[in-house]
Amino acid sequence: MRENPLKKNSRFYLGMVLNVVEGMLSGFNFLLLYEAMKMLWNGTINSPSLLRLSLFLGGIFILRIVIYSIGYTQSQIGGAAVSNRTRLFLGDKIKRIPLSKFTQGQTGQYINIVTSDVNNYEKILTHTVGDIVKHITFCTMMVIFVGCIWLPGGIILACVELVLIPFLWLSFRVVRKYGTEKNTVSAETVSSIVEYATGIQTFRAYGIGGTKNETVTSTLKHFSDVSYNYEKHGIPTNAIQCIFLWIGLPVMIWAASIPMLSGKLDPISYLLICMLPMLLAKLSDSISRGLMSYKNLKISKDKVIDIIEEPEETGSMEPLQTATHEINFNNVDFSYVPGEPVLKHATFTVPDQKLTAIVGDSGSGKSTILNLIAKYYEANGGTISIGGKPINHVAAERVLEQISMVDQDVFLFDDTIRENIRHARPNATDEEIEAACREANCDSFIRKMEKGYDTPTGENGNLLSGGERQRISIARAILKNSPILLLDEATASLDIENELAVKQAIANLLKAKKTVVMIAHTLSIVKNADQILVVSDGKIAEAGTHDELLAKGGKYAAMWNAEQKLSA
Ligand SMILES: Nc1ncnc2c1ncn2[C@@H]1O[C@H](COP(=O)(O)OP(=O)(O)OP(=O)(O)O)[C@@H](O)[C@H]1O
Repeated sequence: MRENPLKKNSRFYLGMVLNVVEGMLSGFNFLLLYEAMKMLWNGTINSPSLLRLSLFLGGIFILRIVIYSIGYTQSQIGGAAVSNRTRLFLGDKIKRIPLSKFTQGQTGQYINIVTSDVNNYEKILTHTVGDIVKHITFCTMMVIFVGCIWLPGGIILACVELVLIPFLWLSFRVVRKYGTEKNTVSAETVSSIVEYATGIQTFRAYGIGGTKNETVTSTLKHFSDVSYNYEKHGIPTNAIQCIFLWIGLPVMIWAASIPMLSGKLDPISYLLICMLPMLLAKLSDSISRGLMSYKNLKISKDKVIDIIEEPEETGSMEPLQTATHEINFNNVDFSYVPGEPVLKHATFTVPDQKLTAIVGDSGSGKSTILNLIAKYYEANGGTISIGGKPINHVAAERVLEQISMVDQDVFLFDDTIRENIRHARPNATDEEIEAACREANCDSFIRKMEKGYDTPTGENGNLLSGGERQRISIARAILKNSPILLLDEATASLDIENELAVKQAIANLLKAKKTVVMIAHTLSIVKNADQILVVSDGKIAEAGTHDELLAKGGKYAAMWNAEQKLSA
């Protein structure tokens, strides 16, 4: 079992101990002030005693500065180390969360947790807890101090402090209800903004930039409403609590006047005792705010814990080594949404080192088949095997090592073209990268760019055209040189020049002997495939070669005839 990344370290605890000491030293200041006032009142004040007191005060001041500096530094370093470890842990954990989670609208939540929630947890460790501990120590010192001078005064102050408890309970209820909602809406707002920012080009292209912007604006408005609601519900409790805390002052003035007037309490003690409820009210308010803020930030901590405890991908990390790379689907069932089956008892074999093309209506389940081979999703039933080995017990990472994927969504990092291609094989030399690019028909356009292979691609490759991005993804596949190739032939959206260049690149990619599964959107490209699978409504309706399927006169033949008519 791995160590809990949220576990606090010794620096944090040392910081807390020093906060307690600093709180106590703040209390000593009052003791010395009290002594000075008493000497003044008794007429026993003189230079040596004043000097002694000043030295004491100076000494305590210096000690406080030293302790504060060490305590502050220790809790900052300790807290930052915990959040740093937590971030690394989450980075590693996200690698092991099933890939399907990232397509279920949870991306915003993950971003929020890894960035702002971890930051909030860091704030708890570096600031909130330390301040609360220091203020509680100081308050306790004051109560004890007053209690030592006049016991009923100490009891009054302690009672005023106890009044905090029911108010805190009420405030915590508000935080639990509205604070949790605020945190959830905040994650949704991040998702909405991420979606808007990443899809802005598409939104504008389809003239829905304004509508989408309204969606973002209304999400932001919802967030501000929830925030306002949260504050609104917290204010009454906070206001009444403040009144109760300040009630200590008149109560003390009146109660302490009785022993003072009867001569049992000297006027100096009376003055100091009457001043302290004001200080205590301010401190108690800070403690209450600190605890509220702690409770608030703890929502973030709970979210971090949720990710830490999220089920991980199961499956062996042993490399998937098989003699052949034949892919077998045996009675495979799959649905993205429970109760809405996408694949129904799909059974077929993709022969080793042969080209299998998948054709079928839009939405029939073609891409889903590729997603299941790549283990982006787990099948709900049946068995998928590679080289005779069922992959349901193999980690997705190990399966993906055997696969190159060229699909419609080409993801490029905000890095140079060279480094983007190198991701396919980190130890590839520059020559190997350039050779792959020549095969993928992208060498010439890359060389025409100002910085050649060192040209940045921009965020998600937005400095390149769709066809250029596709050819770069083909270059990656060529460089990776894995035994299985999953290909989504999507050239229909490209201009003629790019379409020809991508088709030529695909032809080069297919020259190598690999097990290829290719989704084809136009049938002319699959004529020479070793096998064609016709998918219809989540099932394999037909399988065979082009000639066999034409002879059969079924769905494929109908699709072929329709395409021929269109191109005539
Ligand atoms: N992430 C998802 N969540 C929910 N449903 C999905 C998801 N991805 C696809 N689907 C649904 O699953 C069905 C099959 O989708 P799939 O993408 O496999 O079809 P396809 O045959 O590849 O379509 P196309 O040729 O249009 O790309 C469709 O009804 C689609 O709406």
